[in-house]
Amino acid sequence: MKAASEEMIALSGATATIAAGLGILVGGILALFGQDEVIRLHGLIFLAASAAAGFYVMTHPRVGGPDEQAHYMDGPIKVATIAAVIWGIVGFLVGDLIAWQLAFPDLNFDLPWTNFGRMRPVHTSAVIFAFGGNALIATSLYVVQRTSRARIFGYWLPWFVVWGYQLFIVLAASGYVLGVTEGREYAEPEWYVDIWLTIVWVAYLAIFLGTLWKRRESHIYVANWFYLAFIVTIAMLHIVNNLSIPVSFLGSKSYSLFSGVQDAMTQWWYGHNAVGFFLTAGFLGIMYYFIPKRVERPVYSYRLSIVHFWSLIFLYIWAGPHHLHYTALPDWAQTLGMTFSIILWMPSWGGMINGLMTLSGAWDRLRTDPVVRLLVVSVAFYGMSTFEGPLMSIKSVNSLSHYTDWTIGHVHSGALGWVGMVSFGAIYCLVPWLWKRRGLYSLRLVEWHFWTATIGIVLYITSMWVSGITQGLMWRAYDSLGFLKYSFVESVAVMHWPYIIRATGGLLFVIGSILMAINVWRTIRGEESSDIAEQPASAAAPELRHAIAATPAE
Ligand code: HEM
Ligand code: HEM
Ligand SMILES: [Cu+2]
Repeated sequence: MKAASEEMIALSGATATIAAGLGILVGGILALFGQDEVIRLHGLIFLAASAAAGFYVMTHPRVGGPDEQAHYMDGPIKVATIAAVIWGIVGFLVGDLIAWQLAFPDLNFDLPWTNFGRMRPVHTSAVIFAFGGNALIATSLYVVQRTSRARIFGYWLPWFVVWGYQLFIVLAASGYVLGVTEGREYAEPEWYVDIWLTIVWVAYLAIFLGTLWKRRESHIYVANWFYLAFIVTIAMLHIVNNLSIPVSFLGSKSYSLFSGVQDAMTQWWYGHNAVGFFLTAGFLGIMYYFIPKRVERPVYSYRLSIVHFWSLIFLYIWAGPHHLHYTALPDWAQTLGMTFSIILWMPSWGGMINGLMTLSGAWDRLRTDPVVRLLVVSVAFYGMSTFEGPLMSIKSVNSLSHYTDWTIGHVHSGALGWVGMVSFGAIYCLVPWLWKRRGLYSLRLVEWHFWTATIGIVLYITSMWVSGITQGLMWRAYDSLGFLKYSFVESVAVMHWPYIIRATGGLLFVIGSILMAINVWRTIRGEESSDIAEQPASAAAPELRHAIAATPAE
């Protein structure tokens, strides 16, 4: 048994070294022979990262040895958790920058690198993929180990997933700043960065499935189903949406395989399901583990969680056309998208009820534990945005809301309220567990984070409702002779104050996230304030407790 494991470690080290060598080769070729500056720079970054990885692997041959095998593998999870906190602040800051830019265009600084057009994808990728993605990688790898009672599959592979993903983020963001983009929303990176993400993602799928395969718990806890749906579907969406032909194998530019309305449909099949499976299914995995764990209650209804899962994944995949109402897309497809979106309201609210009702018998926690409050408010925002979404998918409503800030408000009630808050809650739970601390450095800081973030979100969403509906109404106002009543620029002028309010709300949200970073940092360093937040007993030793998975409510 021991010998076999030694062999596996040696094999894994050899494979990792060869992979790093290949990385150095590919990076070197791009750096030397690349046809444009950006791909040469990216080649250089790739080379440096591969060399660093190779060096580390060769100087640490004992990583993953038998003594480590007896424990869960938390190193890569720690890296992803810290990455989520850091990238979160970057992404929120850039979001707030572009928010101020919309109110004060001078803030574009008249430079190509800092203008709105380049900063916007930096924001969306940083918050969705860098902040959200790292939160999902960290929590999924934590949850799958604990609920399977198995160490993560692989020796170096989990490290590759986490660091390879950070490399993807650096390549993507630096590309946007330097003007390299495919122009596909939420999938802007060019072809070679897409290929890199595909490799990392397949490795992620492998370690997740491998861990489930090794599990010593016959039951697969529902959170893992949501994580698995997220990983598998994102792989499928990413590959199909990014099918493209590079102009040259040594240049950054490529063209999509699709064109016209097929291209639009592919993009929004991707974009919509990125919302459904990245921003929803994955974070539902967080909800189904961290809420029960934190309040020490079983999931309200295990049966409901199964219905929630299957209906959600079946319905989401069809709803993409609600992004293409009144376009060249055939009418029947638009109506199909609308219909599925409306039906989607039901499972979404089923899931919300399941999350909220898990607090039955523990409602007092809302008063005493701000981490629980973050988690519960996130579920409330999940309910709100999944009510608003079906409403906006109705064609007549969409004819008012589309192109306006109402959409932006909807996006951020989901993004700040649901994705942001549930991730904050999970990070506050994870940090003391991972670093084996008695509790969070300060509960009062969490309280402050909760209120700054909540007030920030409310300012953001309400200002966008006002400006969005105003825009929509101004654009469709006619005078008695049938002429448009307002010119476009008049509607822009009206947006000024809502934009200032939105950016102020964003600033509060940023401040909250900085408070979180301070709290996390001090917790990791082992500092304890007078109001240290002690973890519930079961959370302090989460290893072998399966009360949640093993005791469905019914
Ligand atoms: C401090 C917090 C944030 C601020 C101030 C902010 C601000 C902005 C602004 C100004 C835009 C551009 C709107 C436009 O083009 O009119 C935007 C777009 C977007 N943001 Fe944020 N954002 C924040 C946080 C987040 C978070 C946490 C997420 C996701 C988890 C997110 C996801 C998005 C998405 C998906 C878009 C594109 C929306 C669309 O195209 O319809 N944002 N954000
Ligand atoms: C039942 C659930 C939902 C439905 C039916 C739904 C429906 C919609 C509709 C109709 C639009 C406007 C399309 C347009 O006019 O262009 C939209 C936009 C959007 N929604 Fe949702 N939504 C739902 C939940 C969510 C959640 C929970 C989030 C975030 C976590 C979210 C994120 C977005 C984003 C990012 C966009 C903007 C896409 C873009 O134009 O760039 N949605 N959604
Ligand atoms: Cu959608």
